[in-house]
Amino acid sequence: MIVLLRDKKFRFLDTTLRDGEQTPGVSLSPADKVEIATALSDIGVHVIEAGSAVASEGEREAIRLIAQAGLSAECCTYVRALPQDIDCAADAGADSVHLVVPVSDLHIERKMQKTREQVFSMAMNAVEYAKERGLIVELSGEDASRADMEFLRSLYAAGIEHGADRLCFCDTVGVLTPEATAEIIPPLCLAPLSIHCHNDLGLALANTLAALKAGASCCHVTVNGLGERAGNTPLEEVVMALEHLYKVDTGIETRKIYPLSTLVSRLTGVPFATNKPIVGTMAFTHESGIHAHGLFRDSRTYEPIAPELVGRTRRIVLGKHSGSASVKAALTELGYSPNPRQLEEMVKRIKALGDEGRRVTDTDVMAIADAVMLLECRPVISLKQYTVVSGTNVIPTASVTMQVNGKEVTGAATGDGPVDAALRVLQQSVAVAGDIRLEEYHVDAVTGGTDAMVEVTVKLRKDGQTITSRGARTDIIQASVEAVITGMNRLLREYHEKRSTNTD
Ligand SMILES: CC(=O)SCCNC(=O)CCNC(=O)[C@H](O)C(C)(C)COP(=O)(O)OP(=O)(O)OC[C@H]1O[C@@H](n2cnc3c(N)ncnc32)[C@H](O)[C@@H]1OP(=O)(O)O
Ligand SMILES: CC(=O)C(=O)O
Repeated sequence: MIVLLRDKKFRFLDTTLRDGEQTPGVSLSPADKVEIATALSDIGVHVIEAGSAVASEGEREAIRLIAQAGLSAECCTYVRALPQDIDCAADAGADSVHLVVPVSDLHIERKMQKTREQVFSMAMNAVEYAKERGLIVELSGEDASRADMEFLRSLYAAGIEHGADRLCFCDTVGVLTPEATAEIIPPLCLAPLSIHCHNDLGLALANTLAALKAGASCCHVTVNGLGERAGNTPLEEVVMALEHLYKVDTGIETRKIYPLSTLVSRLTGVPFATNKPIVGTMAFTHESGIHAHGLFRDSRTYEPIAPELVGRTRRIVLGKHSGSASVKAALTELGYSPNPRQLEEMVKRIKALGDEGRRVTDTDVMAIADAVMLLECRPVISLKQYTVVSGTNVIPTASVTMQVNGKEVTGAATGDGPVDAALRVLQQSVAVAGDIRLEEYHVDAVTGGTDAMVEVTVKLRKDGQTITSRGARTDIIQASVEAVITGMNRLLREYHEKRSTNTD
């Protein structure tokens, strides 16, 4: 397979803005769509399926704006085999249409309540009309994997005669297997052929790769695998599989994958599973001591690809599976230099926290380190209380009382939301001790559900020094406050030894 794929050039049609947006509950504004389309074009996808022009005025506006945005990617829209859909696409200024024709008898007879001949004729009329309207035509068989392959081949052949530029094979309900794909695809490559897979049985990536091997030259993908039901083939997975396993130069700027993925997650409101390949929070996070130890020596031991290749960084977290190598690395990052016996004791205490079912945060590690090393930390800041008010018809407001350098400071601030207000009041209140800037703020839901444990990561800067700090709680405001106060104390703290640090 490596030999067969290596020298090929594949095209990517990204349908995040069409099939991805068909994810129940997802609705993107025209401005959101333009932002995502720009990022998709920047990363190097060849075609952007920007929506279904017939669906709504907002869709047409989005397609108009994307078509006029001067992007290098082609702007495509989904159309049915109907003149009104084609008019909407052409009037919105799309370059091309993904012209979809149901081809299985199930879809033709039960859904369309038509005959094969009627659908065939609708398809040919639609191809001709789309060409008359100046559009590039990708003629697509819907539910192709359950169709009569002779009928599908004759429809494709006639479509090309009527002017279709490209073809597409849709595994609409995700029932292909890689073996079936290998047999079905070669006779259908009568023109450049795209493969459009769904992930109902978790085979979208495997089937897409099998189709590319069998002769398809383009794959339909979505960012984070968004799409109807279980979604479509994820862009990030097929790109990295082609690049890393099959040594294909996809032309996609892989370092932009993670920023694109988080942009799409933020604008669609669909989080991805923490263990999702490539972009999930845990994809480059390690806790097990044996893994962390191996990674410190050579990251290839436990990572198939370097996180930087997809725009990410590696994280080592501490817990009951940690060993001394990872605890020592975390302590060094936090500014501690324990001797071997102190380190051993700290590993024991960290494991004990893990055994209690706790997530070990920076605050926990610092408290353990201070206790074991007999250091008395004079935290510059200690929180006495905070209150946050938020709701409808209320400007989110936070107030705080804390000790800063031994003096009580009380403050209040408003913000764009409760977290923003809380972080603003902390920054204002600590100003007497130093100018600390919040450079980055990131939230991960560590578990699912409304009672999810959230982990907040912040990057803070003071006088050219930057540190990263984390807080983990079920309450997002508490996790944010914890992360910021821990980080501020690390930037401002003064330690002095209670007794000798050498307990040997
Ligand atoms: C597998 C896929 O992802 S297919 C794409 C799915 N995308 C969408 O549905 C886009 C959003 N959809 C919409 O906004 C609306 O459904 C519209 C505007 C397209 C159509 O709305 P309505 O005219 O009210 O029709 P409705 O949605 O109830 O039914 C769909 C109609 O399209 C027909 N149709 C479905 N697919 C096709 C096709 N490829 N070519 C021609 N007609 C089709 C159906 O037979 C049905 O028409 P009928 O009632 O005359 O049999
Ligand atoms: C057209 C399409 O999205 C499908 O058949 O899955």
